Amino acid sequence: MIVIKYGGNAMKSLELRRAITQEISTLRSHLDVVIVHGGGPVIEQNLQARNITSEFKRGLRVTTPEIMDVTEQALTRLSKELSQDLENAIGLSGRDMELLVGQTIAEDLGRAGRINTVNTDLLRKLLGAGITPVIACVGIDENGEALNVNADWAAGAVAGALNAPILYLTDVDGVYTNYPDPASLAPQLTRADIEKGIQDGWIAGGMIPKVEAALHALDKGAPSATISSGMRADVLVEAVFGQSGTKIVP
Ligand SMILES: Nc1ncnc2c1ncn2[C@@H]1O[C@H](COP(=O)(O)OP(=O)(O)O)[C@@H](O)[C@H]1O
Ligand SMILES: CC(=O)N[C@@H](CCC(=O)OP(=O)(O)O)C(=O)O
Repeated sequence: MIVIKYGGNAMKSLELRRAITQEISTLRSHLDVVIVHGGGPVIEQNLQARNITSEFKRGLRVTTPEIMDVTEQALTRLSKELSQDLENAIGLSGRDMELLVGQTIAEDLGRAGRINTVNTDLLRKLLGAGITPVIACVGIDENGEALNVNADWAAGAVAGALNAPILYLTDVDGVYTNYPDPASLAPQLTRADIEKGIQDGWIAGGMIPKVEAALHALDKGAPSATISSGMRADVLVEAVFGQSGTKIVP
């Protein structure tokens, strides 16, 4: 089994999205796949269409109730579109059978949340029936209210709960020790390497929350986490089998 985090940057064009979903379909003949997706650019478009501006704090979108509504609509629609592209798949969110239950993070972040429990029984039943779960990164809290969960963290929580490896698809080939020199792509990094990278500054920007989410997935039970390119459909299968990207191990 593998959990694939599919993010907004790797679905900017419909052509790329279709190429990636095609590769994921091929992969399913080899192993079970669970997809957890974000969609930052799609959320942004939907907010702009309603003249709503939003800001990020500590890498997370400050999520007012109005922004939560728009985000949930945009992401649940996207999960249905992705499942439509994939076939034999079903688009879900945290609302379905308490799939992703968590809590808000801090008062100043509004409905931005994190996940505490994952309904793994539901995921295993679907996989057992040959259906690929496609999960939007929308959780619920104990009162059943929606939470906007960073997709890297949501995917990490799902992989941890399933004890499955996770593949993060992003807009770079992996983690570079001398970004952006392609020759410095690290095939493998340990937790200690990552901590050093953040401290020394060669892991920066959007890569920090991603590697932190990867380490969190390992803490929660994922055996490994790989960060690889979602901009080239041809490397997806290679990354799953450890032949491209950066593999993060405990
Ligand atoms: N050491 C590094 N190796 C690779 N990318 C890095 C590194 N440090 C910072 N980055 C940045 O992290 C970005 C990936 O994070 P982000 O843009 O948040 O991804 P996504 O939107 O796919 O979740 C890269 O595009 C790059 O600009
Ligand atoms: C709380 C928070 O920041 N949630 C994210 C959820 C989407 C996401 O993470 O999408 P990508 O993977 O495409 O970045 C947001 O609102 O943008």
